[in-house]
Amino acid sequence: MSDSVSAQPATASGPHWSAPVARRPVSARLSLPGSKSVTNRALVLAALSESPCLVHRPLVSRDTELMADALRALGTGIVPAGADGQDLAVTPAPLRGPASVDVGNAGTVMRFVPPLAALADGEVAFDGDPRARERPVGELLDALRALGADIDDAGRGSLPMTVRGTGSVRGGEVVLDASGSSQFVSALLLGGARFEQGVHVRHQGPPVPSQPHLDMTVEMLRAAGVAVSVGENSWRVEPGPVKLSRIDVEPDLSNAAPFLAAALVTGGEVTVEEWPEHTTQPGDQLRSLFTRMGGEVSRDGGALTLRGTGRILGIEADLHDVGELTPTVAAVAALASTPSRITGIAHLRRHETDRIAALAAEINRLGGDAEELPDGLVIRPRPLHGGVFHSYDDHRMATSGAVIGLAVPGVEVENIATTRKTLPDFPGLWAEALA
Ligand SMILES: O=C(O)C1=C[C@@H](OP(=O)(O)O)[C@@H](O)[C@H](O)C1
Ligand SMILES: C=C(OP(=O)(O)O)C(=O)O
Repeated sequence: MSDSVSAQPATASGPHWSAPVARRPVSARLSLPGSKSVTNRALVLAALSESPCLVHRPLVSRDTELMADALRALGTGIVPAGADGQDLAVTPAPLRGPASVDVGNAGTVMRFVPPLAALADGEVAFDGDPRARERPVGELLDALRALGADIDDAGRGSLPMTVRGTGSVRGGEVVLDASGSSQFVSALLLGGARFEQGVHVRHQGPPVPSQPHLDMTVEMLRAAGVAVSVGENSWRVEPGPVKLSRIDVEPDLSNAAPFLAAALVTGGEVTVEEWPEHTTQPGDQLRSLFTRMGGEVSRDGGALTLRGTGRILGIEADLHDVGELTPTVAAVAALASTPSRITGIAHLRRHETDRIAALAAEINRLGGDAEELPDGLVIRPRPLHGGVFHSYDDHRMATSGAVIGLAVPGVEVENIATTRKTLPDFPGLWAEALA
């Protein structure tokens, strides 16, 4: 059931980070960096576009740097732009190998780039962090093979692997089981307009997780002029040009989670600027999740405020669609006065780490009462004490340790630097929010 290898604490690198305790209710107003998921889709679509494209206010973090480097390796021009140099000017060029791509531990790079490699002329080798070799990708590789790509993974169904691009992909209809990751479907759709016959992806198996991320893929493709039709467990992308000149990246609402949680668990008030009116980001569901956990949410123009009421309530929630939010929801649940039951997240066992096993182990290490379910967690109220909170090289585990540390003196988060996966300076932003 649990993924015992990667559920072991990763070796600590450097001293632990002493999570600051909130001496008073947190009161902060913040602007958050751009969304990882939007930025990495934007870069992929810009690389496939028929004309140059400006990506405005992209996230700059490990996952997006890995994506930019991967696309540069395939021949795409990507350089800083804009008055403050914070934008990215993307100049598409014929995709080509030979190249090698380091996916790090970025699911988006590991899944979204192979279809582009299949469209490239030449060989493209993929590898990444040790954990990347354990994350699922085989179903996607089989689908790409069925669509005409030539991929050598030595029969492993995982990294490392080489895509032998021929400059074109036939495309057409393909059936796969995408219950392990929505990113298999997103990957095929993002590249699909450039396949000769487009692509018709059909899912067969247990439900695909992360529906908002699928909606994000479809919406961004349509904004790029690509014809997409969606049925039940079925997505069709017509062949045709990708037409983009500018993409504005929204703030990362999943990264808003620990900051809003800080208001909730300290009875404070946190405002996030530029919360989009309409968005496909799963983080938008924090509004309802944290209201159910005792907070009060309000909007003032573009800003969203979460106010803690002094009550921290447990929650019964199926987080299948918004799995990314689980580590923060679990951290709040560990501080709540009533029990929580979080389900629908079996696929999180193959995320950056086995998040179900890791959350249970770390909450219990601090004296808490967390129990693993095959597809989730039960967390019951029990006073916590200080100790080391292992992050398992998982950005969202590290930020969860920070949330618990607000209310529990003596929490030491191991490898806080792992938050750079999706946030350039989490410790700095956290200190600012607590100042
Ligand atoms: O497409 C995306 O940008 C993402 C999809 C989700 O992946 P899974 O469906 O594998 O959970 C999510 O967890 C991940 O953080 C980002
Ligand atoms: C699961 C996540 O990332 P990835 O894109 O690597 O799958 C995440 O950010 O929570």
